Amino acid sequence: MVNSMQSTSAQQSQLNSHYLTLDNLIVSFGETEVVKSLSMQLEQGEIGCLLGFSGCGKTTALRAIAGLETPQNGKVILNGKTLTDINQGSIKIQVVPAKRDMGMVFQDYALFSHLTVSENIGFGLHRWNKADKAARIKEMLELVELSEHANKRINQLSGGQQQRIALARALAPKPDLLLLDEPFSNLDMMLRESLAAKVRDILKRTNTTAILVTHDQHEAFAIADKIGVMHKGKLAQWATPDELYHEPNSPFIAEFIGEGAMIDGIIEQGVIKTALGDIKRYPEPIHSHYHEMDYETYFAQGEVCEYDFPNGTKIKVLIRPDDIVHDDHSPQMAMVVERVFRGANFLYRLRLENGEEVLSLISSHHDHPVGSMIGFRPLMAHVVLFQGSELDVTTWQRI
Ligand SMILES: Nc1ncnc2c1ncn2[C@@H]1O[C@H](COP(=O)(O)OP(=O)(O)OP(=O)(O)O)[C@@H](O)[C@H]1O
Repeated sequence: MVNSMQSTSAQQSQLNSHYLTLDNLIVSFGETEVVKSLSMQLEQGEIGCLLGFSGCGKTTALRAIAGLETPQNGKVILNGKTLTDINQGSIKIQVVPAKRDMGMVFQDYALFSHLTVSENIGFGLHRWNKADKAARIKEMLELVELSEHANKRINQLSGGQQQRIALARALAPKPDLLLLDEPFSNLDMMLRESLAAKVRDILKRTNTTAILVTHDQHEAFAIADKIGVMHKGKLAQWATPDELYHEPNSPFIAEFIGEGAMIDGIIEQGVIKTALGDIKRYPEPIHSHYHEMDYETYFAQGEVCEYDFPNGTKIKVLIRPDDIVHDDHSPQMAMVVERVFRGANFLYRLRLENGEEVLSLISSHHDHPVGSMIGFRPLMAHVVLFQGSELDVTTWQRI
């Protein structure tokens, strides 16, 4: 009895040790479970993102965090306060949305068109005294760089400016958590990327903890410290952008995030034999010294450890475009099959000797026509393997 009480309080203090914890959140509409056992944590000042195809349950998850949906199960703990505690339909705690100290920015901004910019920003500050309210509005206008528009009506502003006003209004009451639901989807592509970077900068400067929902991975990568890829209601992986790209935990994530190609390999004597040559496994680099060294120096050290697969295991290896480096002096050659202009770079599709194809990102100073042979070297800092025979059934093997 004592033991089980001890373990319960240990579990509770574990949940409380993060700034935001979602624990086993389940949201259903009728018989359909739309959010399935969602668990994740964020620390204060971190920006999280739920990323996924339309209909995967991201907005529903966000609404459950805001208290706008009542989950069937799970906990939401923010800044030491339990906001939701529901055990299989039995509600212990469900704090109403207005008492959650959260700000929200929606897709359509939901600004009040009959109010001025300043009045919109001050809308949530009704309990503040007049002087503090005016000072906070001024501060927010400066933060989003729209001070000169303070007295304008909302419809006199561009879409991007309206988006920043919506952000200023949500940040003004100093929320414990900011929720952003597809905040850039009404803007054109160019504006989206620059605004995403600006919003990240504003959130970081104000040490705001935030969760963004989007279907756009460029947006997710531009803003978030941690990204949760949702697939059919489940969190498929919760990781930093770098980990998602270089260490996807399933073929689904590998395909969903970024670009790449899978090539065949077979384990022999602890290394993977592929059409790119032998791929060796290097020890995890110690962060600081790894950054001081370029890839080549690091790989030239030659410390190799073996893959934990028996000889003969068939493997698929994920090759990213930045793993294949163009080098005119390399003896390894491939044929250019296709190339796409990306401004600073070309994305080349290269055919290897055995017919397999890989992608390579090459500076657009190098102009190699389709059909020509070019030299390259594989330089992989992270090798992602999926056991070949089981690839189609979403099993994978991490090194
Ligand atoms: N109030 C509701 N009643 C019944 N079903 C709902 C309700 N809200 C959402 N759903 C369903 O739940 C599923 C997930 O919806 P949700 O809006 O969370 O997905 P999403 O990933 O945010 O997609 P989108 O990007 O298109 O908004 C969808 O199949 C949707 O039709």
